[in-house]
Amino acid sequence: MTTFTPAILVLEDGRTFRGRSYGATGTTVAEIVFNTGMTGYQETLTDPSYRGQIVVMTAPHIGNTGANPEDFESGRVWVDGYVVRDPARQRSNWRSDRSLDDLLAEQGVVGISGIDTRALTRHLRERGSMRAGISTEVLDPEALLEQVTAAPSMTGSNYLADVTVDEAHVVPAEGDKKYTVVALDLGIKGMTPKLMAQRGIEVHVLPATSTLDEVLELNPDGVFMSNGPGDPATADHQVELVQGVLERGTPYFGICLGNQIFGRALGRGTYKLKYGHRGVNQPVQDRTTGKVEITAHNHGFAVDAPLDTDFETPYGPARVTHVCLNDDVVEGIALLDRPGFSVQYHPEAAAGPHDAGYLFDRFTDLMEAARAEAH
Ligand SMILES: NC(=O)CC[C@H](N)C(=O)O
Repeated sequence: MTTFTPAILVLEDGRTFRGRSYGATGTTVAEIVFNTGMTGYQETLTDPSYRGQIVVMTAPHIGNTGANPEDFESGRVWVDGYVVRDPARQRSNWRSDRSLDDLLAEQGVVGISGIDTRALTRHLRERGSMRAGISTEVLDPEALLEQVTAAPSMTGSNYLADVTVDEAHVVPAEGDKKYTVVALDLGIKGMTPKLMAQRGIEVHVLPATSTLDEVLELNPDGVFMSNGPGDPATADHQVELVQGVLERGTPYFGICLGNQIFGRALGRGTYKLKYGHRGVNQPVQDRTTGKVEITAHNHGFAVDAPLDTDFETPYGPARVTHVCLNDDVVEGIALLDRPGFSVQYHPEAAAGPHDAGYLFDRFTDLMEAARAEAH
């Protein structure tokens, strides 16, 4: 007879769910958020932007294709906890070398299964993201709640030191090298430099604490800042770095945290969304073309900028270029007279639809134009 290890999930507001241990045993406390992707659980788990978060999967059946090293977006699983309804009892895929349960256990990720993820998600949608704990050892909800309320909140958190590379490295261009880009690793996903390399970009991935001098030393055609975990309001060093880049007129492209940092560099604030956007089917309109694209998201914060008018910045006028059609959240901004733009969502689409791949071409177009102007 199979026996199960009991586990509990306790939310900051006291709501408690009982289930079974999934992955590692132990206790974890972090912000709880939900992801609506029906596919791509491995890419989600290995996205460094999820550092500091317990992720609830709304898709009821998780783990069907097991785990394989090829679908990792970084070197490890980063989520601080994992909540699923009904884990696959059997894995089925020729690339799979482990079950998802084994992968999570190996990586020390505490999870819980057998949870009514629909009720849990509705609760989080109504009350907003909050702190939560999962435990297989503290099974008294009151005792776990004490640990949950003692934990730091997501607002004001900075995890960049945990996720960034220790040493710079280069991802070579595929085919002829056309451009050099410095990509600041704030928790970069593997697909991002790959999509740049496919466009003839040699990508120099640098640690998050790199200085403007270290960036400029490489004489880049463009500077990129990646997605990453934590509260963008704490990324002061990176904001100053972007300001230095913009002053010199070097083309800039940012994704997600890199968008929030760009917004701050332009003088705008950021704020926390009630429950964020996490999934692979969010409708975003590119206002420069009017086209609607279906996109991958993972963000809990957003840039505060006006939708209806251009706004002034120290680098000339700027505009909101992309908007989420579900809730009018700013999903992209661009300078009008200088080469700089960014998006809040994930055009690298790992996992997710490829509708937004054109943004990497917009980046090469900017670098091409800047080069033509210099000659
Ligand atoms: N994926 C990201 O870059 C997320 C940025 C930021 N941590 C947020 O939650 O909004």
